[in-house]
Amino acid sequence: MHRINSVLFKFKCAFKGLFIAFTSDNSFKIHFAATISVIFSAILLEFSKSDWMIIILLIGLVLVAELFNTAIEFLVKLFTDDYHELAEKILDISAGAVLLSVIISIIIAVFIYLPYLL
Ligand SMILES: Nc1ncnc2c1ncn2[C@@H]1O[C@H](COP(=O)(O)OP(=O)(O)OP(=O)(O)O)[C@@H](O)[C@H]1O
Repeated sequence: MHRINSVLFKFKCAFKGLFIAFTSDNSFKIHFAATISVIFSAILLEFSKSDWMIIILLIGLVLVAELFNTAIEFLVKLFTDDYHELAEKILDISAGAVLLSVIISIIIAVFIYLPYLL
């Protein structure tokens, strides 16, 4: 029973983490809105099974990158609110990771969407 409770507690914490990211981070909200639009367009265009799988992987890639970025932003804020050269590097690299995931996703999405639109 204690074990089940501890597993349930961990799930609760993880879902709370998703909620915190959604409510406190504007970029996460933007990526979430983009995710909804992609899912709707995929339904409308009747994506094949393999295209759905790739799109879901790309959505996961961007959202997971954004979640880590949000966690790193909180971590930096925990240590300092003042300007710090290292904090800048950490935040810029973290933001760069999100940007890279978005660029990769857009490039692959273009290849997936084009045949449905032409
Ligand atoms: N303490 C700091 N020291 C140095 N530079 C900082 C610091 N805090 C923020 N920055 C700079 O400001 C940029 C934006 O950081 P910030 O954490 O405010 O992200 P944000 O644009 O608010 O992102 P989000 O919208 O995801 O919350 C960083 O990439 C970094 O260059």
